[in-house]
Amino acid sequence: MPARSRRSRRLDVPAELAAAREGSHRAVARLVSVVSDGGPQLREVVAALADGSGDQAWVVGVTGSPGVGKSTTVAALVTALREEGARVGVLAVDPSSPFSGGALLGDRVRMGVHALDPGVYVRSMASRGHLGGLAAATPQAVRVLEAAGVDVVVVETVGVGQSEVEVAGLADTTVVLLAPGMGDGVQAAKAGILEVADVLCVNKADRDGADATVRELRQSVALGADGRAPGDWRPSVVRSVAAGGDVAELVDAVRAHQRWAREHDAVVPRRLRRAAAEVSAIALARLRRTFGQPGEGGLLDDVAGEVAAGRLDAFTAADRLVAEVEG
Ligand SMILES: Nc1nc2c(ncn2[C@@H]2O[C@H](COP(=O)(O)OP(=O)(O)OP(=O)(O)O)[C@@H](O)[C@H]2O)c(=O)[nH]1
Repeated sequence: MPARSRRSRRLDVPAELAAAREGSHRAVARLVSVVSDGGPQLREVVAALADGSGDQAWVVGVTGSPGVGKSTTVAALVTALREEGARVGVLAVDPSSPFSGGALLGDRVRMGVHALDPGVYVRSMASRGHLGGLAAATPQAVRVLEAAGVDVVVVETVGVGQSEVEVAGLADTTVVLLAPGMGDGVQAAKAGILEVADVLCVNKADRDGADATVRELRQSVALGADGRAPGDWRPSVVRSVAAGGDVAELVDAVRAHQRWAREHDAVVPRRLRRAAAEVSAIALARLRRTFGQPGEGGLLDDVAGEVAAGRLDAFTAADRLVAEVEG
């Protein structure tokens, strides 16, 4: 009963945003919940966040296979960034939700040493109800954190499936974590992570095989397996022992990439790409809703039935769908 009334409570959005700007963790939490879970006030919140101040925080995406040490690394990274005086936000993003616990992941991170630090905001997101999915919900949550004056947002995604790689790849600096013997260079290339990584970090470098993994990754990068053009940033390969708090090479690599991106006018194109992904995710989701998903008995099913029966060609069927939207 209390949970229910809490869910249905309408937010006073301008007041919440003002409180977030004052640094209220609870206001940040409530606004991130709206952009993550969707709901009737999503549009109002997103509109209020478009206040003309533009993107300000540096977004660091961290991804890697389960067990590679993401949570430990993110916690150590936050400690290092706090020592530099930065205000830090952490978004723990779980694309597999609603089936597994995005909240659990966030709670686990939240329990760390940063739980009581007013300069650290940690939220978990599942994008359960957001029309545009994670590609839209993540930049919107970043904007909430920016309103609270955060300088760096670390976006931690679970796993290295396609959607996680996509979300991580929308960051200003994308860090892919590997561990010795778990994700070698060939696997990394196969999973498409060499293409999105700005920094490849071999965590658990206290374990056997770390040197071999680093060597192999450096070879893959040198051989151009990452598909980048000359003049592009070459991913740096570093090591960390997150469990021992040693992420110095990783922090240096993130800062080096940030400097490079600023000096080479690489920031704006990336942010445009992020905004384009956000807008197109929302627009495409809306189109899909108009057509209906396969099996929902909507317009898509109608024309698909005609195509399957050989009475209509697929291009004409697509024309009908588009005409429906435009009309
Ligand atoms: N030896 C060693 N173990 C580490 C290191 N970093 C993390 N671990 C351990 O690896 C395990 C997994 O760490 P997590 O940080 O939970 O990894 P994760 O990638 O967030 O894991 P999932 O939540 O399963 O995706 C834990 O037992 C950590 O203590 C390290 O640098 N060296």
